[in-house]
Amino acid sequence: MTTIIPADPPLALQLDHVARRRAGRVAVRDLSLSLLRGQVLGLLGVNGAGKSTTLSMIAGALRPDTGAIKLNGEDFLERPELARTGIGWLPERAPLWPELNVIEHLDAHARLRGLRGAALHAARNAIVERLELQPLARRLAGVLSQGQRQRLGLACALVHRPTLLVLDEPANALDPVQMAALRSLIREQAAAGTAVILSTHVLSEVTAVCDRVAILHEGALQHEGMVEAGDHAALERRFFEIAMTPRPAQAA
Ligand SMILES: Nc1ncnc2c1ncn2[C@@H]1O[C@H](COP(=O)(O)OP(=O)(O)OP(=O)(O)O)[C@@H](O)[C@H]1O
Repeated sequence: MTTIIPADPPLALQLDHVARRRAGRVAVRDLSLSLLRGQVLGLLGVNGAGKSTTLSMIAGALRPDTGAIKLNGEDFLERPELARTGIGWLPERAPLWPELNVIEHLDAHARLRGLRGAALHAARNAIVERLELQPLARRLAGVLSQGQRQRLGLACALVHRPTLLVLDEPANALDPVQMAALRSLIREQAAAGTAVILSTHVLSEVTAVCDRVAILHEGALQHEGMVEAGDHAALERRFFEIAMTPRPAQAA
């Protein structure tokens, strides 16, 4: 009898020795990381640790100086359209056009990611319903509250059903009710096979929604591992150990 061993979920994201300088200084150095479909990875680090730079590179918005990034096994630095169709990105401040309304934003994002006609309308209506944006549908982005802008940014990142969702401090500006809704949305995306990477300053956010955690410090990966349920104290200890340890100056 042949025993069928279930395969691991496929690799969604792979970073190999990625580095990037900004304004003449090293922002991210020699970073290697991988993420499976359906996993949620939390990226921690103090201000300036390199989280946003890393996420911008993963989202295809910033090119690494060296190293490779693969999405679903394909090098997207050579094929930028893969990032456009396969990745959803919510930057730290959702980039919105103040003079476009909520529906116009979603339609523009869906078109940019290759959706057209009935498929576009179905995808847009589904995300409007999921994120309860109906009451805001015709509201201009310029008059939305911070939390509403964040929710629209999230909808724009999800409208095309990406295989990788990249969220830069997504809990900023959300009230506790919206934060709980965001957690369940992230878990729901992961259960459907989407890989999610999110940066945060809130350690409890990591223990609440992430399977894995990576801690960056001064641009370098200092810790990477699974998140143990209820192990908030251990993560906090590890975070402070890293954050409070001065690193020897490295070649800039
Ligand atoms: N647009 C930019 N131009 C020049 N340098 C930048 C730019 N953005 C970031 N940097 C520098 O790159 C380094 C990493 O910054 P990054 O924003 O990636 O860190 P971060 O961990 O996301 O910080 P925060 O938690 O404050 O958002 C810092 O030294 C920062 O000053």
